[in-house]
Amino acid sequence: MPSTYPAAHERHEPLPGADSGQRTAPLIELRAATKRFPKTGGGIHTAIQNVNLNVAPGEFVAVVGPTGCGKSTTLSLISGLQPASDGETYVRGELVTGIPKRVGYMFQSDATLPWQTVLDNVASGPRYQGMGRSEARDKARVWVDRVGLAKFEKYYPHQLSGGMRKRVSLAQTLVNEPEIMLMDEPFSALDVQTRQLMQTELLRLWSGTGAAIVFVTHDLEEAIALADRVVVMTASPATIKAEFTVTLPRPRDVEEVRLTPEFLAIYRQVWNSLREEVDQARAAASLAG
Ligand SMILES: Nc1ncnc2c1ncn2[C@@H]1O[C@H](COP(=O)(O)OP(=O)(O)OP(=O)(O)O)[C@@H](O)[C@H]1O
Repeated sequence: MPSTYPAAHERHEPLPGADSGQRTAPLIELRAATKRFPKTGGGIHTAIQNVNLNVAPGEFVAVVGPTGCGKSTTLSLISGLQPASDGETYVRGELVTGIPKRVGYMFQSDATLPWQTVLDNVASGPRYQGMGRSEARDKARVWVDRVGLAKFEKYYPHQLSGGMRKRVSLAQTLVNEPEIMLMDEPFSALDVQTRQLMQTELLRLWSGTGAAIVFVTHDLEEAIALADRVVVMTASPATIKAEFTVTLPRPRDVEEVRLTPEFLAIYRQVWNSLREEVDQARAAASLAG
């Protein structure tokens, strides 16, 4: 079935610069990006090597790969938090030399301030950008409402469930109207049901924004359910092994879509590619251990 079903299209070659398959100019572009770190005991560790990746405006790209291969490092180059050792990162066609404008982040851990209410946590981004308190709160209230927390705006983070705190994090990110959202396993600490709920919420909220998302996850089901394209990274040092376009229709119900034959067909294709890398990473880890 995977070889005949047209739901995913694979590209094995890394993208050399501009991607002819994309109609618009890339919003994000990694060109032959390599990142090396000094090892604690001496020597150099190459985390990612010769990574070529384009992300179009409004595109949802999921990045999967074996544990510790270099997924977060890839995000950190796009965010400008770290420079590439070789190669370049471009955002909106400009070389990234610091943190680019209109980039939002969401990580596994919450970024809420425990001493502030839900509303003030969400208002903190606009406040930081210089907006007056009242205007920032009005703007925050719109997003608190959109993420379904209108009745909880005066609550403090410790009074909320894990899923509700994730909603606050989403509102905190979206209130800044990002053009790019970098998400590093944002839902991995949640139980399965809450995670699926948050995936649905993310798709619903993202659909109106036009933002591009780069979403790192260990969870292949999550990657396929959410993304327009799934990028598979190799075992360390990571480079891009394959890319799969996910043609499942939108809007998607993430709980329902997983049960469809189309989903299963894509899953098999991507997993066939990923499995070799996971096996290789496991073998390397057992040798090292
Ligand atoms: N600042 C750093 N200094 C030294 N080594 C680092 C640094 N950041 C990452 N590394 C190393 O680079 C490699 C890739 O790390 P990275 O966090 O990007 O992988 P990952 O794929 O996101 O991991 P995981 O699957 O566990 O989330 C790892 O071996 C890690 O130890």
